[in-house]
Amino acid sequence: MDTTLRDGEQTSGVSFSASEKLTIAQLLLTEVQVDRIEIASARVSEGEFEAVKKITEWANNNGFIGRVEVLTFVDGETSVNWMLEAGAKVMNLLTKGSLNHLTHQLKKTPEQHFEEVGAVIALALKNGIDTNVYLEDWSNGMRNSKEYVLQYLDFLVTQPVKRILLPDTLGVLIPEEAFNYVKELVDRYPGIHFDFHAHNDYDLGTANVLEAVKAGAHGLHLTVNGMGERAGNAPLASAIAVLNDYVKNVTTSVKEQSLYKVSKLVENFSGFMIPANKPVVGENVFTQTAGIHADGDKKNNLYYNDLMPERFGRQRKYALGKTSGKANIENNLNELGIQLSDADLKKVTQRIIELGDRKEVVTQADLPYIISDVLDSYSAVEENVTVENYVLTHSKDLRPSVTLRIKIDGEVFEEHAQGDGQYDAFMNALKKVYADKKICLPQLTDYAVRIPPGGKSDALCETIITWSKEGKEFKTRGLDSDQTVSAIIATQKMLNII
Ligand SMILES: CC(=O)SCCNC(=O)CCNC(=O)[C@H](O)C(C)(C)COP(=O)(O)OP(=O)(O)OC[C@H]1O[C@@H](n2cnc3c(N)ncnc32)[C@H](O)[C@@H]1OP(=O)(O)O
Repeated sequence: MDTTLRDGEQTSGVSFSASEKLTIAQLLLTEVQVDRIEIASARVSEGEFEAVKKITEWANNNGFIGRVEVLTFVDGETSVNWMLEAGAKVMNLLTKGSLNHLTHQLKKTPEQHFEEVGAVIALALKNGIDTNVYLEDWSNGMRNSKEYVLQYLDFLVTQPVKRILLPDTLGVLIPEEAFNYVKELVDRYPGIHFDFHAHNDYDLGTANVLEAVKAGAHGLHLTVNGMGERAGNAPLASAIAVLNDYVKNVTTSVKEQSLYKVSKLVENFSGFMIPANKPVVGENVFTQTAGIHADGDKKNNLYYNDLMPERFGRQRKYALGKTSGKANIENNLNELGIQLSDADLKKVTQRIIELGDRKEVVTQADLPYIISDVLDSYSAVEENVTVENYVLTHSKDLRPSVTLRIKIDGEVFEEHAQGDGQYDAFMNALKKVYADKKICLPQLTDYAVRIPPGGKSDALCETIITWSKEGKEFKTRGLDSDQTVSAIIATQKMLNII
């Protein structure tokens, strides 16, 4: 059962509109094919009522109504009436699963509580509503008031209840306990359907879900992207993957291929961003970064595990950066349909490592730029002119200025100049140096700046400058993360060509 629209929406700061809830509900039931969805708590608000109505209307017309659930309260007729008006047919009745909560929150005795719960279940049944029962704080109940929990369950199994829902409300269980507590109840009440509901406070949600299933739980409560109150719930995608891979004789209806799609949809609607390292659905989880891993993928799939990206409609990627080796880069070049000689591949690899060392993110879209920069005909030119140091200033209401130190044929020159922009100031300082040497610099006729497409790269900016001297035109190219620096690199190349 997916509870993204009820417990998931209890993520602090998240609120879905009625239309968003409907879209997510439709995707979950028709494409992801979860068995059931819990879409709201009763009584919460007018907006929530509208959302439930929208979903129940759609579900009614499309045969899903028995799979749409709403959390309700032990409140006499109130929740049941709310359900009836909203057109919902299955209620998940929130009751007390620990003596502590019963005594201190509802301030009732077990006998009073059982009687009130029984009355709500009977009323629901009379109105054509099925009931599942939550035992709130059940995990602490098993630890601290087991006698009460068992007494309550002895009562519930006599009631017209479809499923009993066992929440680890505060996310306190460790896997061994999750297994033992679920097993104890499954053994004691054969034929009764138990759902297990994990929270992630110790980051053990998925581990607890796995143990609960091994212990015989019949259903699970999960949320897309692990959304939920505090540290969230057990994430749908991770739970499904691990169940499919590690629990024999248990099947789920969920389609792995659609998990990424629903994750992205929920991320968009909720504004709750998926961490890049979130298993199965995070941006980076199918990216090999280390060169050794990329190499091993080519050699008998040495780094294979069962979590292949294609299962989830995703693709293996090879990151580019300082830990890239030839294999990472080759994989990216293959995807772009580019072939390089071994020597050129080495030069390109070296350049990517240098960029990575400066903590710059290099993307696949950067590769063609890096290749043309590293391999253009300039690489054969002997460099006799090097821009050694410079200070560029940029300030409000003052002209940009540059102090420049440049080495020409082993001799060092220093100049200062102002300009209309930083690059203009740089060129003015340069012209002063060359004027002293009675050398006329080529004229700049065009200045073009490009960044790799996609907008994901923070590594590169390419400046291509067209120069004209004695009627002849030529271009030089500079590549750097900083635009002015890339123009200075292109200019230094010009100085070595003339
Ligand atoms: C496991 C979970 O995550 S449970 C999540 C349950 N869902 C929600 O809480 C949804 C959001 N909640 C709300 O919108 C509101 O709290 C409402 C509409 C449910 C109730 O609002 P209010 O009437 O203003 O009450 P308030 O929120 O202050 O307090 C909760 C009341 O519910 C009572 N209560 C607690 N559990 C239950 C229960 N299972 N059944 C009935 N009443 C309950 C409390 O004792 C308290 O009653 P009191 O004021 O008489 O002491």
